Amino acid sequence: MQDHYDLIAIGAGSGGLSVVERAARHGARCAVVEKGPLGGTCVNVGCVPKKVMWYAAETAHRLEDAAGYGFKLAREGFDWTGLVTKREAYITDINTWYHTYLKDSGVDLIQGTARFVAERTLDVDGRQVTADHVVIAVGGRPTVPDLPGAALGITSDGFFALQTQPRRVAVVGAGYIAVELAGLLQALGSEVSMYLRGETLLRAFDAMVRDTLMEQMLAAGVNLFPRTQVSRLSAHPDRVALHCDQEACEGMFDQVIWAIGRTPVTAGLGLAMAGVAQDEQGFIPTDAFQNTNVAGVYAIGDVTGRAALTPVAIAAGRRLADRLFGGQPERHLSYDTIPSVVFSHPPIGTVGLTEEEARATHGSAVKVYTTRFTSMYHAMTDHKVPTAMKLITVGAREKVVGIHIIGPGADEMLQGFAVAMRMGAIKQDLDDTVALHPTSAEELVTLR
Ligand SMILES: Cc1cc2nc3c(=O)[nH]c(=O)nc-3n(C[C@H](O)[C@H](O)[C@H](O)COP(=O)(O)OP(=O)(O)OC[C@H]3O[C@@H](n4cnc5c(N)ncnc54)[C@H](O)[C@@H]3O)c2cc1C
Ligand SMILES: NC(=O)c1ccc[n+]([C@@H]2O[C@H](COP(=O)([O-])OP(=O)(O)OC[C@H]3O[C@@H](n4cnc5c(N)ncnc54)[C@H](O)[C@@H]3O)[C@@H](O)[C@H]2O)c1
Repeated sequence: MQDHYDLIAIGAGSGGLSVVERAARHGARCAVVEKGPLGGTCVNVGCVPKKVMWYAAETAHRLEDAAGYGFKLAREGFDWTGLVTKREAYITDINTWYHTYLKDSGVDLIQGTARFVAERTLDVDGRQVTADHVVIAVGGRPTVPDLPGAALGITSDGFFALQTQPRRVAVVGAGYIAVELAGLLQALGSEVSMYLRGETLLRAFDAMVRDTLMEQMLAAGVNLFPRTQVSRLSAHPDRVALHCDQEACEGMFDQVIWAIGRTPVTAGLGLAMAGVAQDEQGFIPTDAFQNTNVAGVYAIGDVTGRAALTPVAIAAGRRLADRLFGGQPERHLSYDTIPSVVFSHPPIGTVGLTEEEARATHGSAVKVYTTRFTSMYHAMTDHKVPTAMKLITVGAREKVVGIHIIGPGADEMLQGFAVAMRMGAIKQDLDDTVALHPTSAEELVTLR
């Protein structure tokens, strides 16, 4: 292996892998440094294992619904340990695949922990490597609060390490991870309590989505404790006690999960040696082209503190490689209009402005279309799950600036609508599109 490269990425997660693969495809000599398994957060302790557990939870719902379709099935015998074993084998296969992928792409994998010793010089466990371009793609780790007994709790990383199903669980937080883990645990039969600092789940989402989700989580049996500040955890035999600012919300749990955000993994990276600036939370600010304040040093993905999503890290990495080696000097990722899905029960798909944001920016030019219905699937089932949709338009042409969906299938429904919105769709374009019947998605092209 050589010691000087055209480009080195630090971190073989979603961002790092995408930038080296694309740069290598453009003919650049690349290496990626990784201290853990290939694939980073998404593959190992994020999207992938989470989605497997979400599918298990959806299967549990299907088993409950089966009677409505004439099947006599008992919902019993869920084998958490067996599922976790299969899930981890699947992840190991992905890790192995990535090794082949790097090899086939002609990218060198340097296993170890990187730290800057100068601007574009890295030390990896005693070996020095240099590059014309260094991309920082080190991601984040779950935040643990500075509270007495906090170490008695686990994070999403600890959740994915659980070999047996916890019976009583407290989830602290109200964001993506809190909602997803609480929802799937409840669906799989655990008894879940959620501790929210504020009034609502998913604070940044459209109110229609937030309210419908809260209502559905309550209906599923999740105990919600809004406006609650957890003060400490204490150990009891085989249990953890959660204490908070009001006696009424205290409880004993098998597991307490901290889901209160993520912290960039920049400690020990030697950023000061390279002169790379960080903000007060440790994130690395970049300009629109992923440049840091140091020439030839870039940052992509979660470490930049913007839209912490796998496809965002991938898109930023690929565009950066196209810019540096693909002869496309203006290519960069626009962080506007990024769609996202929350794998709650039911799932959420959202893109663009919330109604609140649209009204704040565009005032009376905003026109909003909403619908709420129960999908045909639930006509046959005892357990009913609502679907709610909102389309937000602006101006006389009714340009679509926001789409929000919560309900079965929302996760798979949104992608195509996000393409339309990115292309500048107006309400008339949706109206002129022939519906697919009978589906839930057709409601979005028949809104009145
Ligand atoms: C529970 C959970 C569920 C999620 N679900 C989704 C989802 O459904 N959809 C979605 O789009 N996003 C999801 N995300 C977010 C997604 O995982 C991240 O946005 C994505 O992984 C960010 O990629 P990245 O390349 O910036 O960082 P990471 O994937 O975190 O990769 C960083 C890599 O850098 C390595 N590293 C760090 N420091 C060093 C060093 N000094 N030397 C060498 N290597 C180093 C780390 O080991 C890691 O492998 C989820 C996240 C979590 C935690
Ligand atoms: N489906 C997906 O695409 C998906 C899934 C999981 C994670 N992610 C990404 O990962 C990121 C991190 O997820 P996350 O859920 O950890 O963060 P988040 O920013 O979505 O939510 C953090 C939550 O913790 C709360 N909080 C913060 N400090 C707190 C405290 N001291 N006490 C109580 N509550 C506190 C916040 O109010 C917020 O509700 C997300 O922002 C998202 O970009 C995406």
